[in-house]
Amino acid sequence: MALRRIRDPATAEPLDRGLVVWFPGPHSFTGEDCAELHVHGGPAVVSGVLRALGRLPGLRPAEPGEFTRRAFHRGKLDLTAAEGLGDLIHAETEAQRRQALRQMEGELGRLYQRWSETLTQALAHLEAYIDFSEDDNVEEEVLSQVDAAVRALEQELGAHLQDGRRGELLRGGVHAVIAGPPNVGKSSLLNLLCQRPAAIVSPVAGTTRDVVEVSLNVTGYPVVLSDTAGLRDATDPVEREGVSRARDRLQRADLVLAVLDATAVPTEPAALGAAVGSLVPPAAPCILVLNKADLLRGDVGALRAACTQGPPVPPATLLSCKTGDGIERLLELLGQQLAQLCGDPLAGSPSLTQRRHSQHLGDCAAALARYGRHRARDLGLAAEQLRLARRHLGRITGHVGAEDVLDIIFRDFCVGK
Ligand SMILES: Nc1nc2c(ncn2[C@@H]2O[C@H](COP(=O)(O)OP(=O)(O)OP(=O)(O)O)[C@@H](O)[C@H]2O)c(=O)[nH]1
Ligand SMILES: [K+]
Ligand SMILES: [Mg+2]
Repeated sequence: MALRRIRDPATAEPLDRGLVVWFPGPHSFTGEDCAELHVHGGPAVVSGVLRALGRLPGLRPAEPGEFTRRAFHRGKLDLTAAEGLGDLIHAETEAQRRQALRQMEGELGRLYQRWSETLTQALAHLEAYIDFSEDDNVEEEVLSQVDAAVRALEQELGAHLQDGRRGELLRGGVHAVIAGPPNVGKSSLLNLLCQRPAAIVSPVAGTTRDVVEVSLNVTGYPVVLSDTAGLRDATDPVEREGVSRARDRLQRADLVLAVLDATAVPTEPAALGAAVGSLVPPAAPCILVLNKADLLRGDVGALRAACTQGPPVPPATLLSCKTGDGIERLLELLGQQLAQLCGDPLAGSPSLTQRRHSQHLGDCAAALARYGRHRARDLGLAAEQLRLARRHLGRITGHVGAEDVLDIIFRDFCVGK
C-alpha cells in the first residue's frame, strides 16, 4: 500500500492523491492479481478517476457480485460461504450478522462437505464389495458398516432438516401477526412497537382493513410485524375483504400476537385459553396481550395470575398502549419466543438458511431412503442412490452443476463485491 499522486495516464493531469494497494494472486480475495485505488469521495474525483480508468484497454466496471463469483470459480469459497457473504452485507440485526458470519467462514459448507465425504467413503466400500466380494477379498461386514454410515447420515440430515426453519427465519425475518377482535388496540400496539404512527388508530370498530407491515429489530432478531383487520362477521364488503386478508395472514404467521380487551375477558384460565383458541390457528406460537389494562378497576390479581398460568393460556401479559405500562414484559416475552424460533446463531451446528439448501437436502434424504429399499435386492441400484445423494449435496456447496444457480445467488450482491 503506497500513498501516490493519481494521474490520468493519457493527459498526465493529477486527479487525486490517495492510497494504491496491490494484492498479488493467489492470496487476493478473488485469487487473481488485484489493485485498489483509495480516492477521495467527491463526485468530480470519482468520475475523473473512473473516466481515466475507462480509457484503459480491456477495463470495464464489474457486474454485481463479480468479484465473489470469480473467488468462487477459483475455489476460494464454496457457494454456502458466498451466500453467507451476501447475507452479511444485507444483515440488519445482530443475530443475522452472527449467523451470516458463521456461514461465510464456511461452517455450513464444512458440514455438507463432511457428509459428502461420508457418502464417498460408503460408496467406495460398496463398490469394492460389488466388484471383489466373489474373490473373498472383501468381508461381509463391510456391507453392514456402509449401512450403519448411511443410517447415521440419514438421521443427522433429518435432524438438520427439522430445525424448524430456524436459520431461514433468522435470515428472512420472523413474520409476526397482530390479531384480535375489532377495537381492542391492535393498531395501537403496532404503533407502540415501531414507535411511529404507522397504522391509523380510531375509536371506530373496523378501522383497519389493509394489512399494515413494519420491520423491527427486537433484541437482535428481525421481525416483520403485521397489523390486521379486527376479526368479526363484517357486513361491509370492504371490511369483509380486510377480515379475509387478516385470516390469510394468520394462517401463514410464524408468531401471533393475540390482542384482547383486558376489561372484557374471562379470568378463568380455561375460558381465557378458549377465547385465544377461537382466534389463533392451533399450531402457531402465540403471545396473548391483554390491552387497555389502564381501564381495569378493582382487583386485577386473578387476571395477573391467569397470565402466568401456562397452558391452555399462552404466555401472556397485561398492557396499556395508552400509558405504555407492561411494554417491558411484552418485549421480554417476544424476545423469548424469537430466541426459541430462531435459535442462538452461535450455538450448536450451523442452521439451514435457505430454501435452496432444504430442497437439495430433501432430495438427498429421499435418495438415502431409496438406498435402504434397494439395498436388500440390488446393490447396483443401491450404489446409484448414494451417488445421487452425493450429487444433491454437491449442488448446495457448488461442487457440482451449480451454473444455473450462480446468477440467482450473485444477482443480490452489490457492485464491487
Ligand atoms: N384506554 C385505552 N385505550 C386504548 C388503548 N389502546 C387503544 N386504545 C383505544 O382504543 C381504540 C381502538 O384502538 P385501535 O388501535 O384502533 O384498535 P384496533 O384493534 O386496531 O381496531 P380495528 O382496526 O378497528 O379493529 C382507540 O380509540 C384507541 O385510542 C389502551 O391501552 N388504553
Ligand atoms: K379502531
Ligand atoms: Mg386497527
